[in-house]
This record gives sequence, C-alpha cells and structure tokens, in this order.
Amino acid sequence: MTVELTVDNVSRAFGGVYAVRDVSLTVPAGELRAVIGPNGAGKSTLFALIGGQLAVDSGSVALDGVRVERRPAHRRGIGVVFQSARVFHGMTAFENVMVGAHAITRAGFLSAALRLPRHHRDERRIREKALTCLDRVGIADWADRPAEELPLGRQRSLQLARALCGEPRLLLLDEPASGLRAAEREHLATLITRLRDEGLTILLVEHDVAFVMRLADRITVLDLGRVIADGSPAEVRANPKVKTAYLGVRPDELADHAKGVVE
Ligand SMILES: Nc1ncnc2c1ncn2[C@@H]1O[C@H](COP(=O)(O)OP(=O)(O)OP(=O)(O)O)[C@@H](O)[C@H]1O
Repeated sequence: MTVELTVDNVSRAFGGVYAVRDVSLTVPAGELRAVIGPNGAGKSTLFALIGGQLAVDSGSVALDGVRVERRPAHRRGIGVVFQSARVFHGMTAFENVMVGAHAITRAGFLSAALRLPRHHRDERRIREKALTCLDRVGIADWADRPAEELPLGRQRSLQLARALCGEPRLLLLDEPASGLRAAEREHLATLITRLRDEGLTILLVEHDVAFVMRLADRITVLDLGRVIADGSPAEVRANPKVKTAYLGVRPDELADHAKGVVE
C-alpha cells in the first residue's frame, strides 16, 4: 500500500533559531521526491520531523490525510534509513532484517519471550518475510554472512531491507549514496528506482545533486529552513534562486559544487 505525504507549515526551532520554518510539501503516492539544499538548510531536521525522531513546534505531517505528527516514530508506518545508522554487528544479514520484521508481528517480543503458541507461527512468518526482504534488495545470497563483513554498498541494501520489512507506507532515505563507490551508487540508484516503480512513496535527502537530478521525479530545495524551489529536476536546475543558494555556481556546475569540487 502506498500513500501520499503532506507536510503542512511545519516549523521547528532550536534555541530560538528556526532550523525548519513554515515548510509545506506534498509527495503524491508512488513518487520519488528528493530534498536538497546547502549545508544547514534544514534537510535532516525536516526528515526527523516527518519520521518522528523530532517533535514539530507547529504544523502537521499527514499520510493519506491522517495526521501522524503526534505519534511516536514506530507508529507512523514510515521506514527510515539514516545515514548514520549502522548494521548490527555480531549478527548475520538475515538476523539484521529479522529485527525489522519483528515490528510487523502482532505478538511481538513479549510473546516471543513467553514462548506462547502464537510466537511459533509468527516466528515462521518473520523468517519468510526476512528472506523475501533480502531477496527484494538483491542480497539473499549474503543472508548467512556476518553483517559487518558485507561491502558498504550491500550494507546499505541491508538497511533498506530492514526498513522494508517493517512494511512502511513511506520510505525516508537520508543520504543513501554517501560513501559509496561509483558502481555501488549505480546499483543503489537502480534499486531505489525499482522500489518506486513497485509503488512505494520515497523521500530522499542527498548531498550528491547529480545523483538526485537523474533519480528523482521532483525535487524540493531548502535554504535557511525554508522551501525556495519545488519542481522537476530540469526546473530546479534552471531556477535562479537555487543557483544563488548554491553560491552562484553555474547550473552545469551544481553537481560538482555539491560534491565540493567547486570552491
Ligand atoms: N539538535 C539541534 N540543536 C541545535 N541546533 C540544531 C540541531 N539540529 C539542527 N540544528 C541547526 O538547525 C539548522 C539546520 O540543520 P540541519 O542539520 O537540519 O541541516 P541540513 O540541511 O541537514 O545540513 P547538512 O547538509 O549540513 O547535513 C542548522 O543551523 C543546525 O545547526
């Protein structure tokens, strides 16, 4: 099931300074939307407000019209892959995904701990689910390997599998391409596009502007906590406000600038 995300006039300040101010955006069901902006623009804060890791000061966040901004993160139906998140060491790839799958069973950890009959049924369901999720991101062959031994690109896929196992209605990806080599980025781009094609609504924050320009259906640009542009990659590339926000670089230099190549 896929949903529309509506962020309406959301604000959040830290110590009297707005990190995100009156931000509104709508991501239609099944769209792959990127959020870009210079350092400190408020991207991570906006993500945390949508995902529920931070509380809004004002404004609303809704999935298919149902407001979720007062719900705890685990009750929003949003799968999040944080840039800083690591795979669990000392566990196999399969076990890593099992942790995500546990979130969807009705019985959960309590019945597992008490070894209730329902636990056995759920356990089987979780195992099947975990394998399906590993397969969905193309790393089923790595299921029994210690997670920390996977190459970085596959660790990123593993994090995605873990998020998918919670059966999210919306997927938030925080700089999924960071630190990856070119071939790994390509692989990730294909995977994200496929998840979008399968109908998932995806919101992506990314520093690598070139990566999002060819991936996203639409791009929202933040600067100093506010939305300064919203449109197709071509529209955003041509927008003078965006160029100014990125220190006046030429549009064709945007990608290089974002990678820190242009001084
Ligand atoms: N927990 C916090 N406490 C105080 N200030 C914060 C906190 N989180 C963010 N800020 C401030 O809010 C503003 C927006 O930060 P945020 O990290 O959301 O931007 P960003 O666009 O994700 O930046 P970057 O691209 O550098 O990751 C910055 O000025 C930052 O210093």
